[in-house]
Amino acid sequence: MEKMDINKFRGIFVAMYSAYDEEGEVSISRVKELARSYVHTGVRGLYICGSSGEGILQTAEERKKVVEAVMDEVGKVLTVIVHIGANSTRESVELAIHAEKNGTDAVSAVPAIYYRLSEKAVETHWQKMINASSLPFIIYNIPQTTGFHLTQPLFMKIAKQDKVIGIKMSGESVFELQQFKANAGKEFIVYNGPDEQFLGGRMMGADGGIGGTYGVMPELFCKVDAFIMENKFKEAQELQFKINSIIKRLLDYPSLYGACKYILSLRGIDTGVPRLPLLPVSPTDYQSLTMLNEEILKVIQEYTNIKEKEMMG
Ligand SMILES: CC(=O)N[C@H](C=O)[C@@H](O)[C@H](O)[C@H](O)CO
Ligand SMILES: CC(=O)C(=O)O
Repeated sequence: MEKMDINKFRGIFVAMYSAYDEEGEVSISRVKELARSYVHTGVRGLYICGSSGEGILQTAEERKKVVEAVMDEVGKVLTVIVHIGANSTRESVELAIHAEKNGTDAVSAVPAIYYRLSEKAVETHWQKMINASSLPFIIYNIPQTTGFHLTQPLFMKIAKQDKVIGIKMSGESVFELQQFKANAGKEFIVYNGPDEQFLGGRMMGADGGIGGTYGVMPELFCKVDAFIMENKFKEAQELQFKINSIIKRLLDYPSLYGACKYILSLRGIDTGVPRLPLLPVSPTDYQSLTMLNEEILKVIQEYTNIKEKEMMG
């Protein structure tokens, strides 16, 4: 297989949240509504069933339902990357096959969780998923939650395959991020993971970003990205700092996703609360989140206006 055209994988990808009904069951209509809400925000695509999507808190059947709903709703207009990481290789393989059947653009996975795994075990785990379908594969490296430190040698061994087109680097070292880029070459996509340092990651070689806070402010990350491409680094920095003061506050709540999902509900997009053990926000948080939402919308408004003004002249 030749290296494929990877342009549809560049840019900004919303790590989409879960969407449940009032009973906590995956809601097809809410998944669809949430996916659709990102279509006109400027993002390139969605990363579904990942950390933000609570994939590992859901059964394989539920994850498949999410994939089917997203593909049905936005599969033709957005690039859809499906996280298939699970505890067992067998389940991940099953999800890879399902993702391919449903026409998704790529699959991606963290190393298996819970067990302390050797490099050889993680390599085997990923390789089985890579072999399971003809879809492109994106490594998901997030050492702070999985406890697995991906070394450059193992990375290179996996990344040299044509099917492996990228890595989502959620570790915080931009030096390591840059090493992934340097070791894999130009035609390999490196995604910045930590939203707080999106600009830093991009400056050190990331081609795009996948993030858990993009879901409440996708326009802002698209705008930082646009500033970078126009060499407007001062503007990019100013906006990243505004984003960071928002993220800092989001991280103060019982769970990041609970806070983000509540903010979406204030905008008329109901996705329920996160699944336990991820905590929902409590009623005492509603007021401050209402204010935070208004501030986010104000910043989005401010930067969308800039865009309009630029277009007019
Ligand atoms: C550790 C973690 O979950 N990282 C996410 C993705 O890689 C980020 O998108 C964070 O959710 C975000 O940067 C907020 O800290
Ligand atoms: C947070 C993130 O990027 C994910 O959902 O995997």
